[in-house]
Amino acid sequence: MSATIIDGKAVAADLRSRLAGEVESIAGTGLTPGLAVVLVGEDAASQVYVRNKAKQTREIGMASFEHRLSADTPETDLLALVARLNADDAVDGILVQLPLPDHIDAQKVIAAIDPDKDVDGFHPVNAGRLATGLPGLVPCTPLGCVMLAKSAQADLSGMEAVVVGRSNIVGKPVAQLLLAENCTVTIAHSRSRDLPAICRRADLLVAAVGRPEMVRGDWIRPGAIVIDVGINRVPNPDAGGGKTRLVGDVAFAEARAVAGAITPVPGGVGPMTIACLLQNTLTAARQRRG
Ligand SMILES: Nc1nc(=O)c2c([nH]1)NC[C@@H]1CN(c3ccc(C(=O)N[C@@H](CCC(=O)O)C(=O)O)cc3)C=[N+]21
Repeated sequence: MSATIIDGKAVAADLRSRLAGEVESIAGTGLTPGLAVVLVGEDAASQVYVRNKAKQTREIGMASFEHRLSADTPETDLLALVARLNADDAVDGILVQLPLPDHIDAQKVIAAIDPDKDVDGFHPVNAGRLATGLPGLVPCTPLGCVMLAKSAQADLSGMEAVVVGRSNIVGKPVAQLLLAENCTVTIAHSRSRDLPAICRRADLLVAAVGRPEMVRGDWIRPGAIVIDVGINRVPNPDAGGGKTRLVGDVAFAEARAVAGAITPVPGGVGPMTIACLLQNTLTAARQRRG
């Protein structure tokens, strides 16, 4: 038996077209949601994401503002830009691309963003809202993970969910969302005793560790839903010439033979992250402007 492949690209395209419709319907009221993306430095992969975000933002009818700062930008300059974006009425969402250069305190920058414009959902106020069940902005990748899981099985209630990874960006918030979906949630990590055995308990397994192909086929419960958050660039000797390929945190071919449904990399969680960012921008625009 081979797992159903959960098509993140298609689910994301679906969400974007729904968002485009909503953006169009509120355009009549004179409101154009706006997303500001700030990139510090020249990291090649980051540039690609920023370009994709800007393109997709415009495609669904929202305004996109890009701010590219050099890698040696002082922290005070970045904080000043955030303050300007906080005060700018055309800006509904602010995303400061992570990671930031070492001389900048990322927590300080995140804390400086107006929580109601924090479309990444990384501000402590939004983390607190999520943990206590208050309405707020929810991190994009976790939101995408839950949507993809629900595209495989609409009702997650009562499921045994195991999240591997405890980051503030993915592991912790995805666990909160799954708890809100009435899953029984375990957060495991690199120090967990007998990680394979913990994973084998999962009806729903979310892998967000950032280690290429760490989760093996025999870690997976037959029929489980597997959501692979990892995006790891690894050497691809087959292609020769120093080429690379993308792999997830799950050994896909092995896992596919055991799971009931699985997200691929690329084409799984990644595209959903961007679509959810656009959704958050629309949410922020609605909430902020009534
Ligand atoms: N403040 C902040 N928020 C972020 O959400 C954020 C960030 N910083 N820093 C960088 C990471 C990375 N990230 C990705 C989004 C989409 C894909 C994506 O769509 N990936 C494609 C493949 C793209 C490729 O070929 O490289 C896919 O998985 O199919 C990947 C990575 C958002 N991030």
